Amino acid sequence: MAAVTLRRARCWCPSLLQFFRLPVAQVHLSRPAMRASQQDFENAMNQVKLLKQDPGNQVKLKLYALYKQATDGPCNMPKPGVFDLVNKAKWEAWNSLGSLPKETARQNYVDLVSSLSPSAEASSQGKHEADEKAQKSKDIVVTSEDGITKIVLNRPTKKNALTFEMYQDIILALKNASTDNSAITVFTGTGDYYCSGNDLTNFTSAAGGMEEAASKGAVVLREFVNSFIDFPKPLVAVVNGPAVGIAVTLLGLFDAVYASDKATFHTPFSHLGQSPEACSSYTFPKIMGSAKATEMLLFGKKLTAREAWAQGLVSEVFPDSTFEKEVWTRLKGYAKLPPNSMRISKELIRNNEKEKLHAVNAEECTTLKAKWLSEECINAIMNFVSRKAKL
Ligand SMILES: CCCCC/C=C/CC(=O)SCCNC(=O)CCNC(=O)[C@H](O)C(C)(C)COP(=O)(O)OP(=O)(O)OC[C@H]1O[C@@H](n2cnc3c(N)ncnc32)[C@H](O)[C@@H]1OP(=O)(O)O
Repeated sequence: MAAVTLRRARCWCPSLLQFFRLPVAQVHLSRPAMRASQQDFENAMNQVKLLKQDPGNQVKLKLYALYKQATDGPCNMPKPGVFDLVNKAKWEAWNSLGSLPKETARQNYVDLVSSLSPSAEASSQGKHEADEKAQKSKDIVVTSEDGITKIVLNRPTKKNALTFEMYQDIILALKNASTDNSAITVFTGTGDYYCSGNDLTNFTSAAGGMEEAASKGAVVLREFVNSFIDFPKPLVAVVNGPAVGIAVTLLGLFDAVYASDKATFHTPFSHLGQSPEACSSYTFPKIMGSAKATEMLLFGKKLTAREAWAQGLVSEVFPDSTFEKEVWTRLKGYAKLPPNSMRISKELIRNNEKEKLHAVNAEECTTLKAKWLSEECINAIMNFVSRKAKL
């Protein structure tokens, strides 16, 4: 439990202070924070005082809400009256965070402050470098425009297969997107493929051999999938072409999936001596029923876009010739909807099964770690690498 002592800031960043009269917290935790340390949090609070530019009311509201959630927990104050505009806006921002855990709110606060000014990042230099890396990564391109943060898989010569580095970059990109100014976040791919799944050379090219790659893979995969389970904003997949393996299973954790009619959906886990991941052992039977999920996850049946739509995995299919235009026009419209309302609705839906999803993810990663070291899997990967087999 956190013991919290509050005192009023005396005189810093007048505009922020006047707007919110933000309290400066001296928080003493008796157990370590999950992600951002207490020191990171305190440094971030100090950095807010040093901001040279007013970040605007929306950001200030977000800072206030995250601060209150991180220190006091979920909003339990009575809603201010309709004419008390400032306090009502603050209450609504705090209340919109629902039951977000204190540790997550603290992390989001630190991330948000980090994003506000370069000088604000001195406290978590390592994290700052990592964020910069995510932005600069050539295989993952992140842009933000029209209320949409776009995460593009950009390795077309390898059909956008996911390297270890790309998994890490996506984790960071999602972390940043969760607190940026965008309303929705979208994944898509460059070139003819959406994504050919895990890069099969991840396991063969690891310096420490298969054993080390399997251990590392299980840790990275668990964190990667967790970042999808916990992502707070609407998450949309724009599936521009074929999707394979983890690029398909992850779709069960997206809020909407739009597909070109050229897209296909293929999960050849048995062919590869592997087992399902990204919570698909739970989400797929729930979405399409166990008989259809079995055909995909056990027998590796490849679905066309229309079949995937009929099974409920895809929200809508578009002709390839008009796909990009139609989908982006629609998404720009959605991005103008009130963002807090969308977040709360997502939270209501996701909270019903978040715990279950985390448990399924943990179990799937443990199972996969063992499968990656099995003869079946090693043979399948070697066959692909030595060009003896493709899907
Ligand atoms: C942190 C770890 C988490 C692990 C999570 C586990 C996830 C499980 C999965 O995702 S299982 C799915 C794995 N994916 C595959 O098995 C796909 C393998 N690829 C293929 O079968 C084919 O390449 C293809 C059907 C996707 C496309 O065939 P096509 O003939 O159109 O094109 P090429 O084969 O010539 O591909 C072009 C180059 O891209 C390389 N490549 C494609 N996919 C992958 C991949 N998944 N891993 C590594 N490399 C891939 C391919 O080798 C070609 O490279 P080259 O030009 O250098 O030869």
